[in-house]
Amino acid sequence: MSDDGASPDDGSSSTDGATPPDAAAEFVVELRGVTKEYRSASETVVALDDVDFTVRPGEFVAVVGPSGSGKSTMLNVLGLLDVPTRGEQYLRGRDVTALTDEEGTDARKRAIGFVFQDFHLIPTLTATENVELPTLFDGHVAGTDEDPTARARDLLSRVGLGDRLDHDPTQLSGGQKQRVAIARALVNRPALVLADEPTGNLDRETGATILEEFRRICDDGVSVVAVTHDELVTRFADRTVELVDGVLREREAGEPTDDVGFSASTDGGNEAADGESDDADVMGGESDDANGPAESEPVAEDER
Ligand SMILES: Nc1ncnc2c1ncn2[C@@H]1O[C@H](COP(=O)(O)OP(=O)(O)OP(=O)(O)O)[C@@H](O)[C@H]1O
Repeated sequence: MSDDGASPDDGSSSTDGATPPDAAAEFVVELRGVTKEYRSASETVVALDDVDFTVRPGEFVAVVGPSGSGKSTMLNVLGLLDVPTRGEQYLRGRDVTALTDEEGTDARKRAIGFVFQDFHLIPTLTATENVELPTLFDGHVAGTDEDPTARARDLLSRVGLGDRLDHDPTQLSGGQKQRVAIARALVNRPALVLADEPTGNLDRETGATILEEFRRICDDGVSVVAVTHDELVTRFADRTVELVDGVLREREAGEPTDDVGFSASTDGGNEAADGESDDADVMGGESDDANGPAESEPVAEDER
């Protein structure tokens, strides 16, 4: 694992009284018997039902399931944006089940990055400024005294955008915007990247290049959990779990995929190849075909 890819710190040095994290924790995240209910006057919806879930360092896990099965709820719980009704939750060995809002925000900032379907870039900021955004409040990379601008530029170069540092998002293709979003997710050196339909607005080939980027992130020891309707994501993931009515189960290798709400294709974008080739070591490590999709279709040249 390179020094640059990940040096996760989830606030272990904080004196907030929470259980201290174990630096050698077996799991980046762990849900134990997590149930999430949404209660209103007329009904109670069980969005997550006694879910056990673990992710190891450097693992890429796809979460699939029909609409309304609890995928977004699970991502929100994993991202410390929502709290379980019952059960326990650990982040790098630290019990984060009952953090205060402030503690949760701090832990999230230090340990978790987010990637969204529609990129969530600020159109009036350059690519570099967008990547720096999560550091703005503190003025430095979380848990370090590292200069955010230097870190942002380095990350953008690593995802193949070294020649787009000062471009606005409007000057970037969909795939390039998602690369900026990935760089932004990594700026605070997270242990975990949570992705919500990361290929949802991209055509298949561009989506594949983004998934290759996730694989490189994982090669550097960062874990990725991607919620998706896109069957392609499961081909790049180390394993796939499936939610049905809030109940989670592991999908066996080779299991049919046509009953879990997959979209037929991800044809939303209109990416054009610009002829640049993929970097072999974008995230500071060697590209590792052994970790790539065992059965994926040929991936066209990167659209960058
Ligand atoms: N804030 C809320 N209040 C009440 N019910 C909610 C709330 N958020 C989600 N739900 C319900 O919880 C269940 C799970 O929703 P969730 O959004 O997690 O599913 P999903 O698998 O992400 O769906 P989709 O694929 O359509 O985005 C659904 O029945 C939904 O209606």
